[in-house]
Amino acid sequence: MSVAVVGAGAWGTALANVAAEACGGRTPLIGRDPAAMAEIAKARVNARRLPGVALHAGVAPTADLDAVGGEDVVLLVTPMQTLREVARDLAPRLKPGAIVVACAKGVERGAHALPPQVLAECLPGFAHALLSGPSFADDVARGLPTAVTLASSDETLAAALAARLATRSFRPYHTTDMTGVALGGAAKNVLAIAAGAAEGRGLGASAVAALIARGFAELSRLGAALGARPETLAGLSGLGDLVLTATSSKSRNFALGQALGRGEAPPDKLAEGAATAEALVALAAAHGVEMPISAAVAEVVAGRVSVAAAIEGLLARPLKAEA
Ligand SMILES: NC(=O)C1=CN([C@@H]2O[C@H](COP(=O)(O)OP(=O)(O)OC[C@H]3O[C@@H](n4cnc5c(N)ncnc54)[C@H](O)[C@@H]3O)[C@@H](O)[C@H]2O)C=CC1
Ligand SMILES: O=C(CO)COP(=O)(O)O
Repeated sequence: MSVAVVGAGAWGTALANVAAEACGGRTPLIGRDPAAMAEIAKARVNARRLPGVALHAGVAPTADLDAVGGEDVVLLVTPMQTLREVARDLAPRLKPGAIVVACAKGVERGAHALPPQVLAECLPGFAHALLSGPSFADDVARGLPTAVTLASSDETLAAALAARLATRSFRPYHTTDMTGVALGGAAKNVLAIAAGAAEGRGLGASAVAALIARGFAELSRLGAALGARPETLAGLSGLGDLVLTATSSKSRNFALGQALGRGEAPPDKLAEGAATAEALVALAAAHGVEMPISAAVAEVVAGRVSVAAAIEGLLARPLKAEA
């Protein structure tokens, strides 16, 4: 199974290293900017996105999207809001029978679509999978132990992909629950912004724990409405990634929340939860599900409500049974 990676950010670069190690062959790492990709090819390091980590000898940086043409598996690792455009660009270039694995975490603005829906709409006729779970690019690239979830509606394919991409330190579990995996990855980024804001505002570790637990409750309600399995949501790509992202300032989403909580300027880094919050709440509303923490994040990120007012609003909600 040969692998190409589209998207030469932190996660794409880390996954290209994993694929090159796991599969042993040449792994094209495809970015948009020819000058940046030439620089990465020359330096054998992605100094801007994943500094300090040498590229595996099998990784071949390029800006030529046609490089996907000969590969069996293509990992799509660009931000969620670009997934549709990138998938469309890929469609005529993929080889027949290619397997496309979405690695972005989020809900698409406008369509309120999760990654499996975008793949289904843009790449019919190809096999689809998702890769998600608690995994900082930097940890994976440094060979620290990591476990993720690989989802495909075709269980044989999910198991085969998981086995093919595994290394001694990168451990993919497999499932057929694509909706659960996609939802967990999308929602945890939004909830991590809330946790970061509480931390940044000095509300204490108890408040962060409450946000994680109540955030998981609202994620589970939406999961039930969408037909996700509870065990997926309680697994690596749901609770596992929520715990990682909502407790570490290494997370860009948590760091954005911290900055908002402290009243500082947001860091100039991708924080998928900021783009996803409103779309997630709209997706939930379309299924009759209320997500108060995510809705508060959407309001704060859009600048419509202050962090203080959002917290006050959450604390003023009526007391109710825990569910
Ligand atoms: N960094 C991490 O630790 C992890 C990230 N992810 C997910 O992976 C996705 C990508 O994240 P990162 O690589 O960390 O972000 P990043 O900000 O490091 O890199 C994003 C890359 O996408 C490229 N890009 C942007 N728009 C594009 C377009 N239209 N076409 C092609 N390329 C485009 C950018 O040039 C950049 O190289 C996100 O959805 C993120 O949630 C998932 C797990 C871990
Ligand atoms: O998804 C991630 C870890 O699993 C990375 O989180 P951030 O995008 O918040 O840095």
